[in-house]
Amino acid sequence: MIVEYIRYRVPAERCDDFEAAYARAAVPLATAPQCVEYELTRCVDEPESYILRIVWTSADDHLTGFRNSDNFTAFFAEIRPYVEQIEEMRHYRRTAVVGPGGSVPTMYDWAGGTEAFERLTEVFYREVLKDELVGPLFAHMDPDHPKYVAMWLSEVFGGPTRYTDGRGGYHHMLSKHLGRAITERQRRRWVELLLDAADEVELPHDPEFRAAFLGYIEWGTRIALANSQPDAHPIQQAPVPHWGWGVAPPYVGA
Ligand code: HEM
Repeated sequence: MIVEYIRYRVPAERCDDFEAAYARAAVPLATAPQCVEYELTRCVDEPESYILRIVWTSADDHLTGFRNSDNFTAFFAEIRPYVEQIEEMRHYRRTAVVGPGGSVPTMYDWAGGTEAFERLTEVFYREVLKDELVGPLFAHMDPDHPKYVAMWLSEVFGGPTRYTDGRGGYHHMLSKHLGRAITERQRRRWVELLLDAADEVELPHDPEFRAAFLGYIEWGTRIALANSQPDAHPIQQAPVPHWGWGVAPPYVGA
């Protein structure tokens, strides 16, 4: 991905028209497959200064794919009158310095931290062991297995990186699923029992938390099933995934 910044200085009497033109130009941008996202911002201190930020899938996609497309023709027709107003138009590469701020709690904190995930996995595996469909898979599990899975889930949802630091990370988790030949019925039962446990230990039940939580569980169990098949060739090394709120962050009131 590459980030393009275009800085404009627009005379005060043309600012309204400029913003209206960009609202129209945004329509072809929004449908361009080369465009990841875009944002036009206006300077508070100098209202004649604007910065347009466009994230492109790559510089080449922008310069060849987009520039030769009908979307560009429609986009440029709207903004052509303002080309003279451009002060800078360049591509910037992202650095490693990127991340969310603290305005939205992690799902880990929202759930209640390590203690909440430990309660969840304790109740969950208690029921798993009694279950005729999935129980046999766990017949020889380590008594600390629930704690390890709580460590994993805590890390996934933005908590401490204890599974990576002290339990072998992704590779170790993967090694435990290899060759288990998990069936779809077993996966489904695993999900059901986990959701029952989430209710029993009273994990937050707001729609935003539960939707994002289930999103990860669906994703993770489907990957576990695929990786457990005898003919699977999963990636051996990867970071522990991080899961966030997605499109619906928590409702924290007005
Ligand atoms: C989101 C989905 C899943 C997550 C996050 C997950 C997580 C884990 C983790 C972290 C371990 C290793 C624990 C350790 O450090 O020792 C593990 C082991 C295991 N998992 Fe999963 N798992 C998932 C889905 C499943 C499913 C769907 C099944 C089967 C229905 C399954 C069966 C097992 C088994 C049998 C082990 C080995 C237990 C033992 O040590 O005997 N997992 N899982």
